[in-house]
Parts: sequence; structure tokens; C-alpha cells
Amino acid sequence: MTQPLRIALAGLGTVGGGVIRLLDENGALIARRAGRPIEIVAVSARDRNKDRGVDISRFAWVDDTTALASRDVDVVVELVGGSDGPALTLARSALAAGKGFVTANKAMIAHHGLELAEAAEKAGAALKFEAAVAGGIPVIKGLREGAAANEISRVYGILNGTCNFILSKMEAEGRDFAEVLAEAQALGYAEADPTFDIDGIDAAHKLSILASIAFGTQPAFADVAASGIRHVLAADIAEAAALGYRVRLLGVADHGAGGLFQRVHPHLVPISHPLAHVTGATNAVVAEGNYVGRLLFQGAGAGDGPTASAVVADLIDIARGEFGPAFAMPSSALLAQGAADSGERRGRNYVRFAVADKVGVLAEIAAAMRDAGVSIESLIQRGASGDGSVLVAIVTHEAPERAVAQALERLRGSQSLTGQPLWMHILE
Ligand SMILES: NC(=O)c1ccc[n+]([C@@H]2O[C@H](COP(=O)([O-])OP(=O)(O)OC[C@H]3O[C@@H](n4cnc5c(N)ncnc54)[C@H](O)[C@@H]3O)[C@@H](O)[C@H]2O)c1
Ligand SMILES: N[C@@H](CCO)C(=O)O
Ligand code: NA
Repeated sequence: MTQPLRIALAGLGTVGGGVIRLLDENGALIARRAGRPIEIVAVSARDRNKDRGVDISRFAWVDDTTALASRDVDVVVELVGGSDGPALTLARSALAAGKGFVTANKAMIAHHGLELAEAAEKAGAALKFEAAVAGGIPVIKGLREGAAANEISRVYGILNGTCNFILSKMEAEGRDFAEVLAEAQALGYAEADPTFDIDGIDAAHKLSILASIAFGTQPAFADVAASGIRHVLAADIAEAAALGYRVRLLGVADHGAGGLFQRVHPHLVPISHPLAHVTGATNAVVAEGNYVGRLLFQGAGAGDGPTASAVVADLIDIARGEFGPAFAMPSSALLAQGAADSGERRGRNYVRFAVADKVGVLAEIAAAMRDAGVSIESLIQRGASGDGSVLVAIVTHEAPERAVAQALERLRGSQSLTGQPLWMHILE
């Protein structure tokens, strides 16, 4: 058998531990598939002596994580996390030294992916990050290889396992967001800063990477409009269910003459759509290609095993010598596309208000919608909550987003509203 692929591994947490276990268990099969063994030779993390349930004494220990790039290895695997800091230093130095670089770090790729892709191309080295988007689901491979012949018009999906777990729990048990948050965090899926999950930032990182690969555009994380699920009430989920929908945090991206549109936002998904049936920490991505039609990728988006599966799949590609440009085309060919104006988009909407239970409130909401040219399809009002306010949920007919925003802006100062309205888009 030929020379092993020698690995330096930075980060020995959930994912790093998973990679060691996977290579221990499946190493012989992987060597046959890759044509050579994949061997970890050096490791680094914060704490050398922590019990991780895996034997790391067989690997060389390196105190300074960023020094792994200067070891005699073929590939550096970065499972530390963080968009900057040691992860970025390591990425830059590994690629500058001509070594392959594999990471699960969507924050870093979303912020610095283009720079790193250019560095990889310059060095003729591999840069791979399957684990960064939708964990174990081979969605990057699916788009950059399997669907490479297609013009992709839209890519969207459930990109954050923590949020999908929370929404599923709220749906199944009728509990509110704050009650299930701690359970989700205990699962080990949450980011080091859990607000990244809850506020849609993690999904935005992933969406910007997916959009680049799907559309051949430069990654543009700064242009993703992101909001999360902390304002979704169990009552919204119940109203959505009564109307034939489920609430999902979706990342949605499309592109056209108007520019690149990227948004992470809670949506109402029709019960007939496959994404309505994705529950727990599962992720799912839909891509629409002009020849292949609608593709659906579904599976575990987080967790040690699935994420390690994606990391090691990247290593097998590198061992086989099968890797191309990181974003599916040379970075010089990626288009710099401006952000689309979302005000021009048309769609149906769910808007929920918390209002004082008094005369004229419904008329005030209806008038704001009417004057903005937004037609109401249905309206539900539910009884008083503890603070005396009632919830009014409306579904609009198709309308430009600018008009809905205008109506909400007018209502913003209203004495009748007891809280901020929640606006969710309805997936068509
Ligand atoms: N956990 C998941 O399900 C999952 C899924 C997909 C992607 N990811 C990504 O994988 C990466 C790792 O996630 P994780 O869940 O394994 O994290 P973790 O917190 O479990 O492990 C992080 C590891 O990095 C080490 N580390 C942290 N800061 C360091 C520093 N400054 N210097 C040296 N070592 C340092 C820690 O000691 C630890 O060994 C992140 O980029 C994360 O976004 C995680
Ligand atoms: N925090 C992420 C981990 C996987 O990227 C999630 O919950 O989906
Ligand atoms: Na993936």
C-alpha cells in the first residue's frame, strides 16, 4: 500500500473526538476506499489531560495549535471553531505551506472563504469543508459534483439543528421557546456562542457558503438578512398548524437579474412540503436545478458522528487526489453579485400582533394593511393572555414585502400594540 495520508488534528471536542473514533473504527475500510491509510500523527487542543474517551497518547501533542501547520503532515484538520483567532491563523499557514486544509468551521469559511480558496489555489492545495454546511449531509459534494451541470435557481432549507430541535419540541409539547432552549443546548449541537444558533447567524454562515457553491457567486455573508426564532411563540406554532403550516427556520437563497437574495428567517412551511416533516436536529436542503429538477438532501446536521463522517469524507477525497476548487469553480470565476432588494419580492405572509383587548384595534391593523395595499386572506384572534393582551394573527394574500413593511412601520407607534409584531414568510 502507498504512503499514508498524514493528518494534524486541531481541536479535540465533539467533532475532533468523533473523527478519532471514526478513523479507529472504520480505518481499514477507509484505507481500501482511499487507496491508502489515513493516519492522525499530531493533535492539539486547549487541555492535554482532559478525558475524552479516546486515547490520544499515541499522537504527538502540540501545545501551540497554530504550530500544527509546520508539522510533517499532508493535511491539517481544524475543529476548533471561531471565524478568526487560531483557526484562521492555522488555515492561512497550512495553505501557505502547501498542505491540505479540512474544516467544519462555517463561521471562518463564511467570513474568509474566498481568501482561503485563493490561497489554496495558489498553493495547489486542497481546501475542503463538507462538515461546515449541514453536518453529515453531503450537500456540498452533491451540489459541486452531482449537480454541477445545472443552473441552480434557488437553494433553501433547514440549516440549524438546534433551532429545528427547539421548534419541533415547541410544536410537539406546546411549550414556549425559553422552556426548551436549555434542553437543546444540553445536546452538544449548539455553537460555542449559542446566540449564533438562536438568532440565525449559524444558518446564515451556512447559507452564504451554499449560495456561493450553488450559484457560482462569491460568498457574501454580510448580505444575508438573518433573524432567528426567539420571538416565535408556542401560540404562533399552534396558529400555523390550524392554517395547515409548520414553523421552520429556513435559509433561502436565489439569484437573478435583481441580484443575490439570501435570508434566514422563520417561515410557515405548508404541511404538504417535505421540509414540514423534518423534525429534531435533522437538517434538510432543497436545490432546484434547471435539468435535474428539485433535489432534497436530508440527514443529521450536527453531532459528533455525522460531522466526523463529513470531515473524513473530505480526507478520503484528498487521499485519492480528488479535489478541485473549494467553491466549485476557480475563485477568479466566482461572480461578485450585489444583494437583491427584498422589497420587490412578492409572497404571502403571516403577521402576528400582541394587542390590547380594546375597541378599534382590529380596524387599526386592517386599515394599516389596506392603506399599504396589502390584502388580508384570514385573521384569527385568540383570547386574553395573563397581561390582558390578545394575539391577532393575519395571513396576507400575495403582496410585495415593501408594502407589508410599510404597514408594520405605521403600526409601530400604535398604543394598541403591546409588543413587537412577528412577521413570518410563507414558503411557496
Ligand atoms: N458540534 C457539532 O455538531 C458541529 C457540527 C458541524 C460543525 N461544527 C463545527 O466544528 C467546530 C468544532 O465544534 P465542536 O462542537 O467540536 O466544539 P468543541 O467546543 O466541542 O471543541 C472545540 C475544541 O477546540 C479546542 N479549542 C477551543 N479553543 C481553542 C484555542 N483557542 N486554541 C486551541 N484549541 C482550542 C477545545 O479545547 C476543544 O478541544 C466548530 O467550528 C463548529 O462550528 C460542529
Ligand atoms: N450549532 C449547529 C451545529 C451544526 O453546524 C447546529 O445546531 O446546527
Ligand atoms: Na455537509
